Amino acid sequence: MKPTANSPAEVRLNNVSFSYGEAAFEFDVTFRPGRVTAVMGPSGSGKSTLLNLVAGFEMPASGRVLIGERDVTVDPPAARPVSMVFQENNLFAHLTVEQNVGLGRSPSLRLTDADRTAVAGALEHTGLGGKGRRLPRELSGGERQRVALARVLVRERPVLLLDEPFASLGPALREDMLELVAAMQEERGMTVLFVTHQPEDARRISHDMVFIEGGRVAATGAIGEFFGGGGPEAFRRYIGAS
Ligand SMILES: Nc1ncnc2c1ncn2[C@@H]1O[C@H](COP(=O)(O)OP(=O)(O)OP(=O)(O)O)[C@@H](O)[C@H]1O
Repeated sequence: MKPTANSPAEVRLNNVSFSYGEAAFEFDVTFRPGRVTAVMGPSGSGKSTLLNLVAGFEMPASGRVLIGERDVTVDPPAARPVSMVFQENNLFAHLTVEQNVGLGRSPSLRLTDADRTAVAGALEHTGLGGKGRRLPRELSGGERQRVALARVLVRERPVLLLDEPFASLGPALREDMLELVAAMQEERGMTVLFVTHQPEDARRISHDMVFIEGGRVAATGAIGEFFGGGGPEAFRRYIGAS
């Protein structure tokens, strides 16, 4: 599979402030290019909000969002060099697997021969060969997430946002999916922001950690520092280690 045309891109939230009514967020953080960063923190701390600000589903009240050299602060989601996979509802129920993946190339599904070849390749790559004509309801939960990852492959964007994508899968399946993400990331050099509540998942594929608490980044560092017993107190409390 050919590498993405995009080189690894840094993701930066520069003094970003945002609020949902009473809930206020202040993010000033850099995600290193071509690395997987686990984004962890208590429920309601702002992890999904951070991803939504990067994806463009929410706009900062002040501050800037930068991806690579580009200031994307006011760009709509479709114009950002980003793919996103959620816990569920990543697929259109009335479209086949092939069409769902094809949307990564063309929102109107006007696909060239090259696009169709890319879709077929991505389906093979994600273990979905032969299932292209099925509808999402004819797949298992794990297969549906594979379809979402196949779409990421054909989109070829340098940044991948994962918001608890495997939370509803069993441990063995989760392990398979993590392996797939790690392989994709290595192959494409994507910058991955990985929201998870599972310490072992974070540890399995992440290089760095951004720990969020109360709408702010409470700590950052290499993943080993967090799990080596020397992590910040708030993080140890969160994972129940102290
Ligand atoms: N669309 C919204 N409208 C109003 N408030 C919201 C909205 N989305 C999130 N919030 C609030 O913002 C805060 C942060 O939510 P967010 O989803 O970012 O947390 P999270 O860290 O991802 O949590 P979890 O681990 O439970 O998914 C919460 O208090 C939440 O209730």
